[in-house]
Amino acid sequence: MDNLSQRSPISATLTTKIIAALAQVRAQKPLVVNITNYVVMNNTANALLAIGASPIMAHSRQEMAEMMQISGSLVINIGTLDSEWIQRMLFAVEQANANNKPIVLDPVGCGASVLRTHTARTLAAKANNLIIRGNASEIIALAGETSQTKGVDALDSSDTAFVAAQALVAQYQANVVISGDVDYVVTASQTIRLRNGHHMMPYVTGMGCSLTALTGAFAAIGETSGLAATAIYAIVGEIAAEQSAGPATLQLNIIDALYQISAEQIQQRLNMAVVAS
Ligand SMILES: Nc1ncnc2c1ncn2[C@@H]1O[C@H](COP(=O)(O)OP(=O)(O)O)[C@@H](O)[C@H]1O
Ligand SMILES: Cc1ncsc1CCOP(=O)(O)O
Ligand SMILES: [Mg+2]
Repeated sequence: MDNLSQRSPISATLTTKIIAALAQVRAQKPLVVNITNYVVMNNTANALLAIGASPIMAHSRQEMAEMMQISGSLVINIGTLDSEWIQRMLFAVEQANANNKPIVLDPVGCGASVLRTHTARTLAAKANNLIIRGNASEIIALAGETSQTKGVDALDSSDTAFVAAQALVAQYQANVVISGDVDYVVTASQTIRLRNGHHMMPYVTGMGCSLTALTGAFAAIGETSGLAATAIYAIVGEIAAEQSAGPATLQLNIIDALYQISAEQIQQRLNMAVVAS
């Protein structure tokens, strides 16, 4: 366990970077363009606002070229995809590439249907500057291994998705976040394990989608590893859950905790280890 008193020099440096990234998001308020699913639009917009970013949910081809000129990043979430939305997502990725904007992909339900798996892979292959954030079952399925998904929720543990995440890093030159009981941030140079969060979080829909959107906020200020968003969101979930009687209050308390999260809370709660470099 990596607590405050025993933090290694490398963990201390990463902690400082996470805190600095949060300050930068709050100062810069980057615009994050989201093509996301019908279930979570309101919640993810509120999560982005609470951390200090500026969200817009936009999906029309007619405005996407303009959006990608002014945005800091593009978030693509395939949660309620259909043939029309897929074309819009592909076009948005083209526009993000043309403007050198980072793209965060949430392969919601990857593995649950051929449509989801194929679409997620097509989008990943097209994106130049890519971060993939998914739960363990989605990451395993995206990499072409056999996952145990039954829909949007994971049935695999984060540890079992680790090799798949490394394969995705190599295949798409992407950074990959596996979320779950334990979170992993996997890049070409480093793998970081985070043991924060709360077991009540999977009882609220859209928890992963909010993490993906926040990853977009941090990518917009240049933190493209996925680490700052993953660490901060899990700590926020932990703090919020301690004040919540159940999933309904947790959903609301997470927005408040995102707004209030401080450098001191990050220092005190971050449970992080570099497991490979
Ligand atoms: N069992 C758990 N214990 C602690 N935190 C969890 C647990 N499951 C999920 N989380 C947290 O919930 C957030 C969303 O992750 P996850 O549930 O894996 O995404 P998704 O909603 O896409 O399936 C992450 O911050 C993760 O750390
Ligand atoms: C329930 C559901 N169905 C399609 S998208 C969606 C939301 C999934 O959100 P998350 O992956 O963050 O739990
Ligand atoms: Mg999800």
